[in-house]
Amino acid sequence: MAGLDDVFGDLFTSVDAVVLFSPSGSYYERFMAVDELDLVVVGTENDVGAETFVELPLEFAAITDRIRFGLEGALDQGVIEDGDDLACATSVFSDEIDTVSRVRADAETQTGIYDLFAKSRADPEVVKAVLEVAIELGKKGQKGKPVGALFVVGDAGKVMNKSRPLSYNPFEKSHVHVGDPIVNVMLKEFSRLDGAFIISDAGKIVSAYRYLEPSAEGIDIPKGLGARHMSGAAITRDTNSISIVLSESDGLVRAFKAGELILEVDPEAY
Ligand SMILES: Nc1ncnc2c1ncn2[C@@H]1O[C@H](COP(=O)(O)OP(=O)(O)OP(=O)(O)O)[C@@H](O)[C@H]1O
Ligand SMILES: [Mn+2]
Repeated sequence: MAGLDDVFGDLFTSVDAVVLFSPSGSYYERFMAVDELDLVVVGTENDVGAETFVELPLEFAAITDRIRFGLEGALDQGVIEDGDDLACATSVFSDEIDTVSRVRADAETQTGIYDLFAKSRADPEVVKAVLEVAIELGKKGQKGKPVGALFVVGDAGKVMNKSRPLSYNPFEKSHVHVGDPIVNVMLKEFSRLDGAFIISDAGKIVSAYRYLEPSAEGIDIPKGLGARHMSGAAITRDTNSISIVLSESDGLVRAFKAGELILEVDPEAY
């Protein structure tokens, strides 16, 4: 009877590199013995001390997001090349690696998920912190009731010029940064309020209660989404900001950059 190698073999034969997603130390060790192998590790921490590592901002629940981020990051770092065939080893159903997918690196079909964090005006840590706050808000809501929120991150000066106050700005005299622990409590309170949060490149909350006034000409957003998403997408085309929008109506968190929807995550999956 043909061995499984003969059946599954073509999945792995002549791959240009192996990409391990959050491997355990023992799993990683196995690959040390394989000679002539290009190995890339992708994860939130490089706890195996891999030479070639792409840092994930968070362990994306959607495996496609994880693989896209890892390959776009590896292409950007030049550790793989456009057209490379890769064996991507991930954990889908358990904590251990249990799935291998053969994926071709294609520079043409960049989703922009890596660039959203690594190549936006705002620091990657700031983008990550805002995404985490939006996910947290999505999970917890406001005393259990679903809430919506709109965060505009980066290029704050220009964003402020393309928006107006809906009310006094509670952050006027404060120096609160989006990663500060106090933010988690405050934002829950503030998320009841209208308007957008404006966050600087370095993560300072410049303003709340802002009404964005970008031109929405030609902006395409998923059907069923309204003004919060339209303005959140449009502002990222009129300025060098990115936006992270938590929808009150469907509970999803979406990220926009250059007017395009780049990432969509379900807070329930985190
Ligand atoms: N231009 C804007 N600038 C800032 N905030 C806005 C803007 N337009 C709408 N919002 C905010 O979004 C809230 C929800 O508006 P709307 O329901 O039209 O948006 P949506 O895209 O459907 O969002 P959701 O999915 O959360 O319902 C408004 O109450 C307001 O706080
Ligand atoms: Mn709505």
